[in-house]
Amino acid sequence: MRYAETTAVDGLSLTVERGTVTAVLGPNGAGKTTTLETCEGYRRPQQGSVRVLGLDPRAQARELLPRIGVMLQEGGAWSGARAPEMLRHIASLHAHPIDPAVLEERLGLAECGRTAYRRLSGGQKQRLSLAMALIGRPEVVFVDEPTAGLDPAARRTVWELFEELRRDGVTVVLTTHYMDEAEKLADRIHIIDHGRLIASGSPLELTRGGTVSTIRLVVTKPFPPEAPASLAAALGDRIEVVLLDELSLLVTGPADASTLARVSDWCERSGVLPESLTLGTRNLEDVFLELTGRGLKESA
Ligand SMILES: Nc1ncnc2c1ncn2[C@@H]1O[C@H](COP(=O)(O)OP(=O)(O)OP(=O)(O)O)[C@@H](O)[C@H]1O
Repeated sequence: MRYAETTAVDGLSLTVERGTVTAVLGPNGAGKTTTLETCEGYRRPQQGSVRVLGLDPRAQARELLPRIGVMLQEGGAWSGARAPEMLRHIASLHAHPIDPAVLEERLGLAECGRTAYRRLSGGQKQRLSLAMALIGRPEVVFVDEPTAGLDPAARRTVWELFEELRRDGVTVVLTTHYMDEAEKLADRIHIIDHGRLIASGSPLELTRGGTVSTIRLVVTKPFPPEAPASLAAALGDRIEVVLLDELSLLVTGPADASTLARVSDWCERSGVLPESLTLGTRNLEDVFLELTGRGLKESA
C-alpha cells in the first residue's frame, strides 16, 4: 500500500487464526492502521490480496460487513448524535444485535446520555466506538488502539470484554502502543515496522518466557554516543548492550552480581551517574525496542 511517496505496507504477510486475539504492534507510522483498513475494506490493496473469513473485503463487502466489527482510531459517529441514539441506530442495522442497554451499562455510556458526540471526552468517544463495533455480534473485530486515552478502570473493562469475546469464539485483531496490553491479551503478536513484518509469536515466545535476565541502566543525562559500545567492551562477549532510548540501556546476558558490579564500575569510569540500576528479565517492551530501535516515548 502506497500513499504518494510513502510505502505504508510493504509485502506484509500474516494470518490470524479464528477465535484468537491478535495484537499488531509497531512504532508510529509503521503501517498498522493501513493494514487494518485494508482488511476492513476501506482501502483496496494496490498489490497482493487480503481475505477475511474467506471473503474479499471489497468485492464481497455485502457478505462480509455484517460479520465484522470495526473500531476506527477516531470518528465513526455523527457529531450531533448522542451515544444512546448512535448505538441504537447501529443496532437497528444488524440482524441480531446485542441489547444496546447491556453495552451502555458495561462501557459506562449511560453517563453521557444527553451529550452530543462532538462534546464527549476522548475516553467516552472511545467507549462508544467500541460499543458500536461490538453491537452486531461480529465474528471478527478490528480495533485500532481501543484503549488509547482510557482511564485505568475503563481499560480493565475493555480487557475483560476482549477476554469474553475470545471465550465466545470471536476473533479480535487489535493495534496498541501498550505493551502490557498486548502481553496480557494477545495469543499472538505481530510486530511491524516500515510496513514489514519483523517478528511474530506468542508473548511467551517473543520474550522467551521471561527467562532472559537483564540489567536496566537508567540515567538522568543522555548517554554519550559511544556509551553502548564502550559498555559492551567492558562487559565482554557473552553480554549484549542495547540502547533503549537516550536515557536507558539494557544489558542482556548473565545478569548476575559480577555483571552488575562491572556495569557500576563502568559508570564510575565513564562519569555516568545512574538514576537506577535494576536486575530483571526481558519483557515485551524490551523486545519491541530492540527490534524497532525506537523508544516507546517516541512511538506512543
Ligand atoms: N491517507 C494518507 N495519505 C498519505 N499518507 C498516509 C495516509 N495514511 C497513512 N499515511 C502514511 O502511511 C504510513 C503508515 O501510516 P499508518 O497510519 O498505517 O501507521 P500506524 O502504524 O497505524 O501509525 P500510528 O501508530 O501512528 O497510528 C505513515 O507514514 C503515514 O504518514
